[in-house]
Amino acid sequence: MVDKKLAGAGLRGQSAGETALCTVGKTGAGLTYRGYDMKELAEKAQFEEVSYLLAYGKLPNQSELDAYKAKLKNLRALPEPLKVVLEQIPADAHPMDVMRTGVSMLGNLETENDFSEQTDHIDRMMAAFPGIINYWYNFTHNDKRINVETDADSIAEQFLWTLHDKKPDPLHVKVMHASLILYAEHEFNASTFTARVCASTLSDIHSCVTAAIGSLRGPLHGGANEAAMDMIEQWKSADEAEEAIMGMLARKDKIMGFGHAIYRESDPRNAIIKEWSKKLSEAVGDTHLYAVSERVEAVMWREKKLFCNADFFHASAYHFMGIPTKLFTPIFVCSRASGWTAHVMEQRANNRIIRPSADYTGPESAEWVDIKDRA
Ligand SMILES: CC(=O)SCCNC(=O)CCNC(=O)[C@H](O)C(C)(C)COP(=O)(O)OP(=O)(O)OC[C@H]1O[C@@H](n2cnc3c(N)ncnc32)[C@H](O)[C@@H]1OP(=O)(O)O
Ligand SMILES: O=C([O-])CC(=O)C(=O)O
Repeated sequence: MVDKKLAGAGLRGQSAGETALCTVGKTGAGLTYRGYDMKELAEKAQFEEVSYLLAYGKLPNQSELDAYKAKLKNLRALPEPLKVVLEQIPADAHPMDVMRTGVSMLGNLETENDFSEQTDHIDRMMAAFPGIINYWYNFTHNDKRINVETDADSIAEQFLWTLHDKKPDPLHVKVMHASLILYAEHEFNASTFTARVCASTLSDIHSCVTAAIGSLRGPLHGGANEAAMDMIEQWKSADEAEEAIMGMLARKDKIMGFGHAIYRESDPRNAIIKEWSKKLSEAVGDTHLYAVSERVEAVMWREKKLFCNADFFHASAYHFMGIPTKLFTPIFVCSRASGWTAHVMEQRANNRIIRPSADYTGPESAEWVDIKDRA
């Protein structure tokens, strides 16, 4: 096996373009969306204020917010052919594949024919995503064709309502708003960069989002929240968790939900979702999962100076809200689609096809050998 080169690999540390949407780990600023501190947004805003900010460039005033939410509410219905497709997808499919197919099918039915239509298609996707995943989930897991045209006031409430097919607990809705805000935007992360590369070929908005979903699915990116849950739910106490983590570190296993490509000492989103996880743990009378998570956090810092990223405490928080583990990463899609699509618009507004160069490492030249003479 070739020794893995870390320095410079993965385009780390290289600027790949400009953005006015987000700063990640900027000295003195931290994580900001269009200049607004993510912490303040997560504490004070509804997710729709943030998705509006990303899409339309400013925080909405009250009447703009009301109109935006009313528009999204009217865009929740799923076209019949999309429901037919969702019903064909097997119950054991990965929900991220369902999301990918869902948005791709939507693009066939409601094609973006001109970039002047982009914000309408973006609003439509933001409105439809919770219904897409939860229509499929309820059809295949609970034998139910749910009504996705609910009275939910927000995307946060719509996700929980369509999942459980009833009006959700207001505390859970509040946590979902914060969670969707935390996940909304993160500069040139892998899935956003994928969306921008696709956009740079002047492709359509559904293709950009479909491509981004494929990138987010991987366990090194969005898929880490599910992987973290699969890991922590095995342990019944903090001591058991510590022993297991020590073993995993000795075997050089990767611990999901830890580390980051840009942050070096902490991920500012962690403290916020951790606090919500604690509150939810108390609300549901959790006996060990929060304690297990806290111990894993402490051991990882003590042993490796690795910190929780946004995904780690999302695992327990979502679990406490009764969300099945396999739906964790699709929630990330419901949120990050706001960031992806804002980047697509930004790319389109000042486009040049993204096409970097590569350092060639293959043979200098190779001589043709007839097929009958090849080893
Ligand atoms: C919302 C998000 O997408 S946040 C990221 C979610 N992903 C995860 O939680 C997956 C686990 N974490 C990781 O795999 C990595 O930390 C990444 C992918 C997030 C960042 O990767 P890099 O930029 O290469 O990280 P970095 O340079 O800090 O680390 C290099 C080395 O540190 C060690 N390391 C980093 N993270 C971890 C971890 N979670 N567990 C164990 N070792 C780790 C490894 O030795 C790694 O080298 P390797 O990839 O060859 O095994
Ligand atoms: O920025 C990254 O590389 C990954 C991440 O945290 C995100 O996309 O939210």
